[in-house]
Amino acid sequence: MSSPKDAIYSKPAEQVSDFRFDENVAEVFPDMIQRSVPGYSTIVDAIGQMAGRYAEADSHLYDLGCSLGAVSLAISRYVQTPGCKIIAVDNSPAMIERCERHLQAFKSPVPIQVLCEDLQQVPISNASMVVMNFTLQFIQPEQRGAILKKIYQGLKPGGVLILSEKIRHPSEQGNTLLVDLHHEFKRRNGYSELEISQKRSALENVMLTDSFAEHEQRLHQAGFSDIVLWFKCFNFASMVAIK
Ligand SMILES: C[S@@+](CC[C@H](N)C(=O)[O-])C[C@H]1O[C@@H](n2cnc3c(N)ncnc32)[C@H](O)[C@@H]1O
Ligand SMILES: O=C(O)C(=O)C[C@]1(C(=O)O)C=C[C@@H](O)C=C1
Repeated sequence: MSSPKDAIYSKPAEQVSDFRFDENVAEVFPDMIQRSVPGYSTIVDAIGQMAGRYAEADSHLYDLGCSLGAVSLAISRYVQTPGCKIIAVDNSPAMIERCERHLQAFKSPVPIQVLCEDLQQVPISNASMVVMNFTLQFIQPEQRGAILKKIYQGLKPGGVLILSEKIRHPSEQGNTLLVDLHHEFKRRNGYSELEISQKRSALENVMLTDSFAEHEQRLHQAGFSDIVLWFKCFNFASMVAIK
């Protein structure tokens, strides 16, 4: 997916407002996420590969917080199991409108149902895989446990949740190292100091990160038996939680 360049935070703002997945963000989103999340393409492609491995016949695969549908498309590239259906959910109308256009253009061999809804309202059933690729971090911390429990209950035995998140390292010095490495990654991708600091302020109240240990504990509490950290670069991680 090519997209216009993200310049949302390039001009000084008197007051930086909270980050929202609105029209402006949706318009530049492929460029923004590619230049902001280390390993994004690798993660998305590997999720597709894992879908090929875990998809069971006649089951559902969920892409919760699908944005423009990158994960759904990766899944559709790898799944050849008969009777599978992908259910892609996002509560941002700007994202969903573009997601539907993208998916129509790519003509997925696996049926994809696109829902503009709060993922907390969407029932999860008969699932062999559920993906939350950088989505849980935007949900209020006190609501995260209930979402994971609902996902666990909707998964088939042996089914998996793939959870990718920006994470916080528990010690201050360690966290500062990871944040600095991430900011250098952004600089090398063409973001200015102003863009980096304004985006950081915009995310401050809306993206509340947990440590890996907190994720692991919450996933165990939801019922998952095995949590595999399969990707980590700086303060970005992706886990597979197996039922
Ligand atoms: C960082 S983006 C996800 C990126 C996407 N999964 C990908 O791999 O390209 C987070 C998405 O989660 C969506 N989101 C946040 N809270 C949500 C909720 N409660 N229900 C549904 N979608 C939500 C946002 O609208 C946004 O599109
Ligand atoms: O931490 C940052 O600076 C980010 O830009 C991260 C992040 C994310 O992890 O989702 C935040 C918002 C955008 O959706 C793209 C990337």
